[in-house]
Formats: sequence, structure tokens, C-alpha cells
Amino acid sequence: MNIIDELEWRDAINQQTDADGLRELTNKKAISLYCGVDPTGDSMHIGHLIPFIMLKRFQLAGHRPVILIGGATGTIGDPSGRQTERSLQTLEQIQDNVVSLTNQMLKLFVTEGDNQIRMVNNYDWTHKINVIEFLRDYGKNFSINSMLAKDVVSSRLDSGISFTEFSYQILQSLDYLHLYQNEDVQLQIGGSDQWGNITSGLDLIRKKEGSEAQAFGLTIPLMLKADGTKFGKTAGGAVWLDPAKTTPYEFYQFWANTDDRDVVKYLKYFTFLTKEQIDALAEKVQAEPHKREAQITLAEEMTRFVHGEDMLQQAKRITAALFSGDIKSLSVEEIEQGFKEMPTYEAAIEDKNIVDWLVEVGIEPSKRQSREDVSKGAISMNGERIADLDFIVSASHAIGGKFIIIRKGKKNYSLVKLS
Ligand SMILES: N[C@@H](Cc1ccc(O)cc1)C(=O)O
Repeated sequence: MNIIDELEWRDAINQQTDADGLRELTNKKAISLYCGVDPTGDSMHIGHLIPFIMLKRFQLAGHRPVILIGGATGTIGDPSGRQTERSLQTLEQIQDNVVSLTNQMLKLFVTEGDNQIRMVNNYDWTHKINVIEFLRDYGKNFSINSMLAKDVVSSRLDSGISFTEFSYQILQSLDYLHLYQNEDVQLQIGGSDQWGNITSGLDLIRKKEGSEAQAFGLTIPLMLKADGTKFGKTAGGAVWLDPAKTTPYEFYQFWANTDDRDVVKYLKYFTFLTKEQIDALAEKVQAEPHKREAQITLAEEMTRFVHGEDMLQQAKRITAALFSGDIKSLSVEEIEQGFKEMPTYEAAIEDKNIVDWLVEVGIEPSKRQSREDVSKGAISMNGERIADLDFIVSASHAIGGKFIIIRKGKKNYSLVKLS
């Protein structure tokens, strides 16, 4: 299947500058293409990942991707999709972010082989341009009239936009021209809010290289959820790729909790599974939705892609242990991941009767309630039911000397950290 046809089947195209032209070109030869990200933070979240997954699809189809880290554009800040001016970050902060993002990208995308992903940083060519060159060699090619007409700018004319952010589109255009001239790049892809910046770059290429220059732009649609809420957000905030911000277990759970109405859409859009595999899973969603096979496959594919096989297996072990109640099998690190968002209490280590201990820790509201729950068998400690009212809790019960896990009823877990 041609890559453009494949992206169409995956519902992964929002706008294209010349669909037929790009289909023809990608049929004829392996092209170079690029997508950029600005170092506005020290980790990407899954929203950032989307265009890069598309970049990888091009790579799998034999094309040659370039990842651009915006060391220069990041110092300005893209006004696209924003209502208010950004505050500038320090240059040191941006440099730190460049390093973190570059490492994240290398981990995800760089593989061996001919169509190895190239990484570039636009600081390398942008910092060499002086202001006279900028105004004479490039400024002349941009019309204020068409810059003002871009959504990004026109939507800000009332509330205000600085000259700095207004100029952002010029910097991104210079990138595309630079990569067209030096890296043979003929396509830029990005999120739907990048349309203005991408087409502005194409205009520059045509002005500098002639109207016959073969260069294209493609944007990816915003992912919408069936329930109308924003994709990629959880109660805890964004879903980060950095395991220190969103643990692999939380990452796995995020995908595993996908609504039946969204799961096939996500499989097409996010995973590298084939049409046959996805069609088979779509049938399962219809025939036996309670088994959640499509969601589990989605969670496995995404966790393996971002965190690797070992972390996927760990996430699955935590999921299974929490489901079955077999907590003892978990390591201290796995407990830390699995219980990050669960109610957590601190307690000192000393021998104590279970009924009193539960009240003291704060899990039970009163002795009466505590006694009732223990005697009816509603309390488990580290996966084992405690129904004996005289049971003594001691340091020896702590997993790894650190944690005691209490389950009340079927699902209410609490983590007690021993101090
Ligand atoms: N403007 C893009 C990032 C980017 C930067 C430079 C480029 O050349 C391309 C893309 C964004 O905010 O998502």
C-alpha cells in the first residue's frame, strides 16, 4: 500500500497541499521528510508523539525521516494554537530540554539501517544568520499581508501578539528551506495547528527555488474522544513519555482504559499493527467487548513502543497483581509504580493490633467500623485476608521493609509507608 493511501486508511491526514502530487512522488522514490518539536519542556507527552509516529510510518515504508529539535525556535515559542503570549524560557533551560528531548527521540526512533532517522537542531543554522541578512535575504520574501492572514496571527490581533511571536513562522520557514536545500527534504508534517507554518515554508521554497520546486505539506488531525473530552489527559494531567513523570504502569493503564467507541480508531492511528490485525480486533470489540482484547493489545503495543518489552511486562505484572489481589509477588519498585495514585498513609513501625492499627493509620474511621470490617473478612493485608481480631501488625509484614498494602472490600487499595 502506498504510504499516503495507508495514512488515509488510518484516518491520519487532516490537510495536504497536493495529495495527488505527493502520492505520485512517494510511489516513484524514497523521499526525505521532516517534523519538528520545540524544547518547551523536558519531556514529550503523547500529544507530541503523534506526528513522530507518522514519521515512523514513512520510515517503515522506506522513506527517510528527519527529526528537527527546535533549539532556535524554542527560544521564541510557537504562537500556534495559543491565545496568549508565552513567557520566554531561559537559554539554559532550553538547552537542558534540547538534551532531554534528543535522548527521548533517539530512544524511540533511531534504528540501524539505510533509512536511519537523522536528527538536526535548527539552532545550528539559525544562529548564524545576522539581522541584515535576515531582513534582506529572507524578509523580502514574506508579505506582511499574508502573515497577518494566518489563523495564528489573525486570531491574536485583538488580544495582541509581539513581533517576536509574529516572526516565528519565518524561522520555521527557514528550516524547511534549509532542509530542502541541504537534506533533500520534500515534505514537512505536523499537527493540524502547524498548517500555517508549513505552508509559509512552502511559499518561501517556491520563491527561492522556483515555482516548480517539488515540496509538500501534510497535517495530522486532532485526536477527538467519543465522549467529547480532550485526548491524552487524565485526572493526573498529561500522559508523559518520561517514566519518572508517568510510570510505565500508568502509561499502560491509560491505553487499557480506552472506550470501546475509540479503541479501533486508536489502533489505526497509533499502532503499527496491520489492517488485517486491526480488522480482527475490531470484530472482537463487536462480538466480545467484555474481554477488552483490543484495549489490551493497544496498551501492549504503545507501552512496548515507548518503554520497551521489560517495562511492558512489569506493567502487566502490576495490573494482574492488583486485579487478583496477589500483591506479595510484586517488588518494591512495582509497588511504587502501581500505587502512585492510590491513597497513601504513613505509619511508624511498632507491633499493634490490627483493629487499632487501621484506625491509627487512617484507613478506618472508627474502631467500631474497623472491628466490623475485620470480622466480616473485608480486610486483606499484602493479599492475604485478615479476619482475626487479635492479629498483630509488625515490621515483619512490610514488603521490602517499606510497604504494607491494605485492601478493603474488593477494590479499595491503600498503601501504608513505614517510616
Ligand atoms: N512549531 C512546531 C515545532 C517546529 C519547529 C521548527 C520546525 O522547523 C518545525 C516544527 C510546534 O510547535 O509544534
